[in-house]
Amino acid sequence: MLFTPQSDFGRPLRLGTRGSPLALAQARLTAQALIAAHGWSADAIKIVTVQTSGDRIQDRALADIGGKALWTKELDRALVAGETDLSVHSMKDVETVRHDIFHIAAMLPRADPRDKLIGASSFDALPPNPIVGTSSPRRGAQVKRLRPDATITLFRGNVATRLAKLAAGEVHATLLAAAGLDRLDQGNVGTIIPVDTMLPAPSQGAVGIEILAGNAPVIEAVAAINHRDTFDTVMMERAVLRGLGGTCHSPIAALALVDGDDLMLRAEIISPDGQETVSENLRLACGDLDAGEALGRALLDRASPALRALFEA
Ligand SMILES: NCc1[nH]cc(CCC(=O)O)c1CC(=O)O
Repeated sequence: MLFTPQSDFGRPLRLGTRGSPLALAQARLTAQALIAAHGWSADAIKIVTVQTSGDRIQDRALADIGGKALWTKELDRALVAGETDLSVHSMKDVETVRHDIFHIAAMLPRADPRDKLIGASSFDALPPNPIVGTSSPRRGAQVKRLRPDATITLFRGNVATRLAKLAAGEVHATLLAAAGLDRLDQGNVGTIIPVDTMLPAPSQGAVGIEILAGNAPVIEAVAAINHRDTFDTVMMERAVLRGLGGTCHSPIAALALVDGDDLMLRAEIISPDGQETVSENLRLACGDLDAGEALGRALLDRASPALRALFEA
């Protein structure tokens, strides 16, 4: 062969991504994986950056301005308009119920799903009445459970912005996903929080690739890089979310781990003041998403009316 095929499509595949440094790092990982799996040349994939409303609006909590769709809407539009062939997302930011024209074709190997505490070596080491910056209802509730004296303050922006706000002394501490820090080569920042202390968000640390459901050739090409265990565990965590009918207002944590042929699934919902936690632990068969949804519903059944109300639209 005198040439390397550029891609199997006679043209570069256009990969849509948000433009944040983390999103771009994840897009590059995806492009590299596809190129390696298929022996394509380096220019077989063209990265197309799309600004999302989530990137544009920085002064309000995501939950208050339209939820997770704000991370995907513009990328979805580009896919539908045929301007891109695939979208790369942090699975944590992808709505639980997607329109069926979109197909999650693959996930990359999951990074560390845990959260990190930045600004203090532990929750105990924080000063009295600490101010903790986060706009995640889950993290806020979990912090209040550990430190009822804490004040939670709205904290948005990309990883670098948040670290800058912390450095400027706006808060005593903040929380970030270890995955994002690792993928930005900032794995030295912060202290890992064990999952027993802070169960992560469903899908945290996972990168997924979405394609139009009708686009079989691209779906097939992308399926080649799917990481099976990540796909199975993240789909199970998303099933819990479906069962709960949660939104980004809802403090929900869930983590599934592969255990032989089964999954070990853990999930909890927490009241915003941290005073009420309802949790479940379950071993279940890998593809049994109905059992995952049932676990979500079981959590709600055991919750107080006030906590349950956070899950009603
Ligand atoms: N909501 C923002 C977001 N979406 C995905 C990540 C991190 C990477 C991941 O969890 O996959 C982050 C930042 C954070 O929570 O620290």
